[in-house]
Amino acid sequence: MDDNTSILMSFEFTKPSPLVITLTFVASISGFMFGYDTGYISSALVAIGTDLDNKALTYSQKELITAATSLGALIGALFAGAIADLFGRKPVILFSNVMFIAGAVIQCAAHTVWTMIGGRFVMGIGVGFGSLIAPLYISELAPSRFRGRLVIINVLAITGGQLVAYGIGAGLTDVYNGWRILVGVSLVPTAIQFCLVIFLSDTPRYYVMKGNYKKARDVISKTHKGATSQSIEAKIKEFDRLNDTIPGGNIWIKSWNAIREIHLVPSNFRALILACGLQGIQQFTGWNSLMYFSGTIFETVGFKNSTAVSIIISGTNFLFTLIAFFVIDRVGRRKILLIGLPMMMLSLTLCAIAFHFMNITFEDHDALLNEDTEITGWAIVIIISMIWFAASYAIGIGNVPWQQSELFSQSVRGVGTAFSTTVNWAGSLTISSTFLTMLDRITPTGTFAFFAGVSLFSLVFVYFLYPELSGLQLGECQDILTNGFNIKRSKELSKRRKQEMKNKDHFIQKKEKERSLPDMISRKLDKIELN
Ligand SMILES: O[C@H]1[C@H](O)[C@@H](O)[C@H](O)[C@@H](O)[C@H]1O
Repeated sequence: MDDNTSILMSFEFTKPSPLVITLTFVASISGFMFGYDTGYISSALVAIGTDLDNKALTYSQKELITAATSLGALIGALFAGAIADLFGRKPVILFSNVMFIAGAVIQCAAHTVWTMIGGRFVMGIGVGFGSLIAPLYISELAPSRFRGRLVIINVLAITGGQLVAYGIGAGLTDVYNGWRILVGVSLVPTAIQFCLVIFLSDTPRYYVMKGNYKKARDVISKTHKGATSQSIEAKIKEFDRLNDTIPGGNIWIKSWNAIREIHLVPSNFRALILACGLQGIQQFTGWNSLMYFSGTIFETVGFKNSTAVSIIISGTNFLFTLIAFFVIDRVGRRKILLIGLPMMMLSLTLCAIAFHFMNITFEDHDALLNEDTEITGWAIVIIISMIWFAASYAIGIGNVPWQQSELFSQSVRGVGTAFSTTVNWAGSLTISSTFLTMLDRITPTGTFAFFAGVSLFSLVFVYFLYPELSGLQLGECQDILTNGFNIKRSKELSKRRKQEMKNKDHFIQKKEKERSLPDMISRKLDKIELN
């Protein structure tokens, strides 16, 4: 290890300062909004009744109301990256708040279906901006050793938001205009985030990008408590080295050049394949069909209290994201994916088999019908395999794709994450709007077998292409992709970095013990003297 790497290592070794933790939590409110806004819709659709246009919602209106947010998010995510590079990460968070607030107000006041769809779309733009910016902001601030975990705090906020939305939705089912309250509640976290973000700083990487070194130094010294001035300077130099900014006189030329660069520079293109591939896998393995339609499925297989079962499913998602939080940096991203994906495949296969033995049909291509009147053993198998699916999804593919920022070099990070986040929303939109049709056309067994097949394909993709990036500095992550996917080299480097961290840990603990020993002895001596 050369001197510079060793200085940078010591810099990355610093524990997240209270400021980094605060910034992470504030940014994660975007994750909470993402989860809450995608989560409340399943109960709101039931509770709306005849409140819009004085008529019950038709099946396709329900689909449009659900899909409007994903569509807005897809469009928002597409532009958020370029805007983040031009104007900063902080203004993007503030803009997403404005969209959340506008969208929620329009929905609360809606009396027609199209106003509701409009409100959902505006809110979706906020969700798209928030879903891109929160993980990017956090990963740019985090010391590499804790990057994985700090980014997962945002995913925890997403899954927590979904759980809270299910919970509040269940509580408000019978309340008059309860769905308006359900939407209105989302104004509270948004307003809190807006007020807090105004006072917070942008990321040092962004400041360096804009040539504002003084501000960058200032933020680093606060986010990396205990870092020496030498290591801060080394870090700024490193940011500068990675900061081969995209040429171009205006936003359009710059964005075009960034798009060219991400496709033409091999390491950037590999990063793009990985980031988009993982986001696609996350969506096309079918989790969100459960998020949006679990109530319908559980009702069909015979559970009277389907909302409670849905809460168990999203609770499992939250719980296993929490477990991922503890293991992602230690066990590594690649390993947890290689554990999670085969588990998903097995649970989906079991689900497909169980559906095969149930008498489920489609009535007029519009509603699922179960010819069994009692809850059968197969219904229990379905619920168990869905809980198992939720757990194996949440531990790996539910969160790893959100580590996407680490794959891209600084100059194309905004555009790269915009592409991959857009893939995420395109996948979510496709799955949520085709799931019921799939159940109808290829049967529930065919649908879940299809998702099992996608999981198998995903396993092959991850095994051959996804390197281990835990413990590596952001710059090293991009170096790994320079001349191939370098799985073997990444595993060795990750192992080495973790060992170095461990050694440093032991060294510091030893030093602390040595320092505290004389203190302890003198305290004991004082006591003896006093006695
Ligand atoms: O990481 C999140 C999380 O897994 C959510 O539960 C899911 O609904 C989202 O689509 C995904 O991006």
